[in-house]
Amino acid sequence: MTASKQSITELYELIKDRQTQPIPGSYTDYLFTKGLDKILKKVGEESTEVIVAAKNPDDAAFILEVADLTYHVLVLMVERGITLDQIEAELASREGKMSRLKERSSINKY
Ligand SMILES: N=c1c2ncn([C@@H]3O[C@H](COP(=O)(O)OP(=O)(O)OP(=O)(O)O)[C@@H](O)[C@H]3O)c2ncn1[C@@H]1O[C@H](COP(=O)(O)O)[C@@H](O)[C@H]1O
Repeated sequence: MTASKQSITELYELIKDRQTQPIPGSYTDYLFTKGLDKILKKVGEESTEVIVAAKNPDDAAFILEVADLTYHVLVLMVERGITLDQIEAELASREGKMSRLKERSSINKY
């Protein structure tokens, strides 16, 4: 049996739906109702939990914390009106830049 998965894009879209069509009692709705400062506080807490879990050999606990942080960062992106496309475009723009930088630094070494 293969484990079911939720893609980052699916989760982002679901979070966006919660913002436009709030479901009372939903945790995501609770975060949007509380606003940016609450979301930032959660991102801070979850980041710390990832750091702590990364120092522990328990992979399951680390995965859980990374998933929590991912969810809260996606909520933050939706709150700020930033799309996954914009992040992907930023990452893509680095691809060329990074390999050019690497090439340059290896040229400078010799
Ligand atoms: N992926 C998540 C997800 N990850 C973490 N969390 C919630 O994040 C909270 C983090 O736990 P904490 O103990 O740190 O926080 P807390 O004490 O519950 O709350 P605070 O008072 O600290 O805000 C928990 O309540 C989790 O349920 C999530 N809540 C929702 N989702 C997904 O978001 C989508 C929309 O779900 P709803 O929010 O239920 O509409 C669905 O796909 C859900 O699976």
